[in-house]
Amino acid sequence: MSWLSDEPDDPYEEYGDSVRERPNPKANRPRTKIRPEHADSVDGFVTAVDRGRYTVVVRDGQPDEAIITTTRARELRKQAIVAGDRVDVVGDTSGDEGTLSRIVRIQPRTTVLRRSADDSDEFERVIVANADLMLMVVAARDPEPRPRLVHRYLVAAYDAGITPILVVTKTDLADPAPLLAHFEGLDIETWRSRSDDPPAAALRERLDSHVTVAVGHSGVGKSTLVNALVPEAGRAVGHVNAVTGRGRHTSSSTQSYRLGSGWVIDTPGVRSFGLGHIDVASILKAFPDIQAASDDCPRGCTHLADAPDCAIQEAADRGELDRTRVESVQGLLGTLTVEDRW
Ligand SMILES: Nc1nc2c(ncn2[C@@H]2O[C@H](COP(=O)(O)OP(=O)(O)OP(=O)(O)O)[C@@H](O)[C@H]2O)c(=O)[nH]1
Ligand SMILES: [Zn+2]
Repeated sequence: MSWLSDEPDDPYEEYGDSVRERPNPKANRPRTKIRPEHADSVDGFVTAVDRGRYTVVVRDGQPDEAIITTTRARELRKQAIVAGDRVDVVGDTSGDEGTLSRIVRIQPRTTVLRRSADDSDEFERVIVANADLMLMVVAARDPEPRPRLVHRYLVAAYDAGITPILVVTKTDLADPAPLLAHFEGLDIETWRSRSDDPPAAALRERLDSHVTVAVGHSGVGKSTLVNALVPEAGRAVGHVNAVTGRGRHTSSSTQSYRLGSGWVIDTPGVRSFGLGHIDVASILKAFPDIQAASDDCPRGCTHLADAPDCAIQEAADRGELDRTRVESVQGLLGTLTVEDRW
């Protein structure tokens, strides 16, 4: 799990979100414990997490804006607080040295990007909250592109209701066309980038006012791209080993950077992106026409290319669904059943 250096400070933290989703037998009973009201709390945005300390921007954009380090209230100890969370903070939020403040509430999340440690792991970990865009960074070469890893990002994005954007970097080293061919039919917005001429201005405009989570395997040039987008980010740029083409893990913790009126949240290089918590239905949801066709599938149909009597496949055979698109979705679904190692 080296891709995420922010190990939870509480053994239950990483399970907090799955616990929340289990049926709660007490749900309809009145709460016995009254929580403090915290009427004096201020709204904040979590930019980084480090061993039980949360960096929070309060009064965002106002003259008395401050970046403060907070702890969390005891009652939140079983919940994961992640970059992108909007939180209520109490205490001295001036940001002056020696001041203390704590998070007393996590505001409802619009999206939750999750991963599990591997595909057989049902426990999931929240990576980022409230992102509405996912910047999937892949190198045209060096390291060699891994289309299946992109499929996994896509599955996680669709599951979370986050719009994926593909950025192919290092286009000075190789033609990105063969990589892009893997995603034909999925209607994914695609950008090309090279570090000597990155599409920084246009991409900044695209991401402005959004909360964007950037993901990518180590060494693909994600830090280089983030630095081009947000020059003050100062992300450490690593080296790709000439022999293996693998990057060293140089960016080791999740950080958020202001981009216009939005945020870019940079996660460390991904080694694994387990999807054990995702099911077929949540992927199909992202493809309404294909989902509609699946209504006629046999019960328990995997919708893979070799699935008997799959109605999706039959509709594609009749020309009612775009074949390339169906093949791409079959590829996505296949990532749920194939164990991959990176
Ligand atoms: N030729 C070329 N090299 C690039 C490009 N973008 C990044 N690089 C190089 O690729 C190497 C890795 O870049 P990083 O930006 O550190 O990659 P990263 O994805 O952030 O990697 P981690 O920090 O390990 O997660 C560095 O040596 C960069 O100079 C590009 O567009 N073209
Ligand atoms: Zn089917």
